[in-house]
Amino acid sequence: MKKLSAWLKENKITEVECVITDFTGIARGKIMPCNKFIDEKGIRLPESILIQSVTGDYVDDDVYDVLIDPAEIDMILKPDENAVFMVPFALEPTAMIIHDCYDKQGNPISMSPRNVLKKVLSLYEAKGWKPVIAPELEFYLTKRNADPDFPLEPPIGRSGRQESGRQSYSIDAANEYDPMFEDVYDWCEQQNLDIDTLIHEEGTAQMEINFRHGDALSLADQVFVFKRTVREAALKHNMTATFMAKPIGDEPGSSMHVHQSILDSKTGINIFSNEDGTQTESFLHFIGGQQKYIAACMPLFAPNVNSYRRFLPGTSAPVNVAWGIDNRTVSLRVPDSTPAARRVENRLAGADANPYLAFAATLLCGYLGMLERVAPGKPVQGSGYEESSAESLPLNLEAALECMENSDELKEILSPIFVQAYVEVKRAEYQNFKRVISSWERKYLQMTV
Ligand SMILES: NC(=O)CC[C@H](N)C(=O)O
Repeated sequence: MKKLSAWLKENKITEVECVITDFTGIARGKIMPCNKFIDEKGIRLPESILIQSVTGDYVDDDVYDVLIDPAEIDMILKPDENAVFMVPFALEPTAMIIHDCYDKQGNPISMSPRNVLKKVLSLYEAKGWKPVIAPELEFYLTKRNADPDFPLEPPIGRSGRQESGRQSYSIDAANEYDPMFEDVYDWCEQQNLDIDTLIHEEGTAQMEINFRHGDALSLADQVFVFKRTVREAALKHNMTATFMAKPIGDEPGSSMHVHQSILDSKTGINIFSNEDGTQTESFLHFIGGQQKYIAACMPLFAPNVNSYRRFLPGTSAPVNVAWGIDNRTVSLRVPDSTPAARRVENRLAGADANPYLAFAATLLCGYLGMLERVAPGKPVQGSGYEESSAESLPLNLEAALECMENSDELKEILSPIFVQAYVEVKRAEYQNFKRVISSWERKYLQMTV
């Protein structure tokens, strides 16, 4: 805390945002004057905010009472001194400090997404392994639109024109939004976010930003901060940025691909490659584990009803657990690389996934594979969409939640209470969704059936 207080004073910070993430990945917490934060003897928040759904609905009362202490006991929040970020878009000098959640006895709260990732990372640490992660995030820029019944539209660019048609990798199309991306780059630099390349993706006004590879916890923090940053930059330029997995029906979805390699903690050598450059057994087992456990983790990669609209053949989004070398039609792609950079790209997660939970899930699958020495079978040649031998995935939220609920491994490692709470919150959201009658139903059924 001493180091942190000195940093806050040095940077003349006047306001502090004390932040945690809930299941959705939303920033929740308290905003306070910097002096109050420095004098604070422990910030508290009710545990129930972790299990709030996107609709703001809570789970049923009887389930709620099992998950949360009926007395609504507070959690104790502790700042992570390695997770302090400037807030460049704030009106006064502001720092956002990511906190961890503990109970009164000092135990990490199992339902906190950041604690879930830390738990998985501690399994790796105990084995002398260190995961290295590189996420890629897709998102759409759209016109501002306050009416949820009105489909999203591409924004007006710098030239005054509205983008139309597919613009994959077009530099000029990306430059249409240059003033906004100038802010994104400046703000990311001020926050020490390690972003790398920007490209225009396939969809109309769909963008992708890649992160440089690094430590999994730090990158989860960075993705969390980045999403907030992009949304703010878009608003400043009179647009909105959305990380929904499928915001526009006839455009491609948005993913969060996760590249993963594992280093020996002592030597820093990639355990996926032998000295002579060939692939190791651990590499194959890592892939095997992903294939075996991905279905149970599906709600952590695809958390919303909308997430499942992305998984369509022919869209570079996966539909099964096939793996392949330099193949974009499978969920587990092994990019062409040097032996030192040998890695597995998990292409399942949507841009809407909570980065802490998606990273925890994919690393857990790989870890279990290496532990159980799961063989992955042969890599796919050609299109993975035609691969009948690759097990398919639960491709709707209900089926995915059932897989998760039935996984003893997830309950054992991530704790039964986390799995139950997550499944119940997502079920509550799904019930809420089912109560809404869509315009499609009105259009095709109202006067016909
Ligand atoms: N370039 C790509 O690989 C596209 C990925 C695709 N947008 C998806 O949702 O998975």
